[in-house]
Amino acid sequence: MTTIPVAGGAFTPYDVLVDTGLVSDVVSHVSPYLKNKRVLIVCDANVDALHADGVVAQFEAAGFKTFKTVVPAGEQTKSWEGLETVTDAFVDAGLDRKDVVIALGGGVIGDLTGFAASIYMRGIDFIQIPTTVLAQVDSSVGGKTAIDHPRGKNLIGAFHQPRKVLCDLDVLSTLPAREIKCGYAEVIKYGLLGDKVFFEWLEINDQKVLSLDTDAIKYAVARSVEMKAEIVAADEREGGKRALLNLGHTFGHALEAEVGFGDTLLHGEAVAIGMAMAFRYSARAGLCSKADADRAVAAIAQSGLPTTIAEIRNAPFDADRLIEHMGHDKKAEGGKLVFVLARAIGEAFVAKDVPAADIYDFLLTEGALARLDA
Ligand SMILES: NC(=O)c1ccc[n+]([C@@H]2O[C@H](COP(=O)([O-])OP(=O)(O)OC[C@H]3O[C@@H](n4cnc5c(N)ncnc54)[C@H](O)[C@@H]3O)[C@@H](O)[C@H]2O)c1
Ligand SMILES: O=C(O)C(=O)C[C@@H](O)[C@H](O)[C@H](O)COP(=O)(O)O
Ligand SMILES: [Zn+2]
Repeated sequence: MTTIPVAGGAFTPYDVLVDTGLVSDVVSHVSPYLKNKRVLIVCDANVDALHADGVVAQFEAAGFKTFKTVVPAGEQTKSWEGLETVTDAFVDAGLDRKDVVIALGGGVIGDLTGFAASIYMRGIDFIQIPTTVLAQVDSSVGGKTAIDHPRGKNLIGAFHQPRKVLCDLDVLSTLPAREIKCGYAEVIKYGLLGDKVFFEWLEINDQKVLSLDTDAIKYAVARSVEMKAEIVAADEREGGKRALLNLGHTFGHALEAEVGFGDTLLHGEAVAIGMAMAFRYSARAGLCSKADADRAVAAIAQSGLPTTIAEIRNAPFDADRLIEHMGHDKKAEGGKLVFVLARAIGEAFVAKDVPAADIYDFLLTEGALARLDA
């Protein structure tokens, strides 16, 4: 088993376990945190059908009073309505401040359950059991929890760290290929933002990772979590270097908001396009070589992920509207857009001085349209 501590920050340290067989032995991994002998599990309908019964049965067999709350699958559940469903379930179950809830699912469930836990009785503990590649490599670690607002991604949320994270590689076997690719987008992000050696390993081993080869997926998850843990420990609240984890997200979140948060464009796909755009913009601005930008884009495309807005159903997009969405990005300061750009593969940096007019021109070169509604 690989154990990655998330420690050193101004929060209670916790471990991320990466291995097979964690979910089939869930009680022994989490029972030290469940002092009330009671547990509430939140999952979505897909995970309920595939993995929840086994988890519930183990807790019941161990004498835990077990509650399960099932919400609809998909990004639209990261909403006020989804939050109401989950917090209502906490109230109905009579949870108190010593209770601990479990998020069993992808990033939608982790973000939603974590946010509900952060506000219920002003904060109760939660444990992450991420069931997608994306959630294992990224969303289950680091304590960003949120729901979306129609005008911007993750606009309503809180920092609330989990008490433990179980990344069980077995549960990934039921994931659709499209979702594995989405997770891969956040994996390659780590190489692109800060580890060229990892990026080069991914260039060679991407098909192994995507086919969930045991050694390859284990290494990819562990290396990703290790990088995220180090960044989060140094900068939990995104005062500085944590923003690097947002590579591709200023563009990506704007595209997600514009298509209305749903199946048309999944988060990982938006990030893939956003990272390609960040590298193309960096090359255009003379910040990084065209060779590095081309190589980054090629590596993303090689995994089957989109790299251009033209690949999104419902394209084209209105450049002004995309810039308006970017104005709601949490990195924006004093009305100025902030981007994560690159000097090279593995050398991302936060750029606070990017003129909106340049971004507008760049968006036109990317296929966005000038004032569709004029
Ligand atoms: N908090 C963070 O730091 C952070 C980081 C990255 C992404 N996110 C957020 O995470 C969300 C995306 O997460 P996601 O890609 O996991 O999406 P998701 O939670 O919607 O899961 C993707 C799909 O896979 C299904 N699924 C989950 N586990 C499965 C399994 N084992 N087998 C079969 N199907 C399964 C789900 O039902 C869903 O249909 C976005 O809202 C994004 O903003 C948050
Ligand atoms: O953990 C972080 O920090 C990240 O930025 C990880 C991102 O992959 C993730 O999508 C995150 O939710 C984006 O955060 P936001 O603050 O831009 O909403
Ligand atoms: Zn992301």
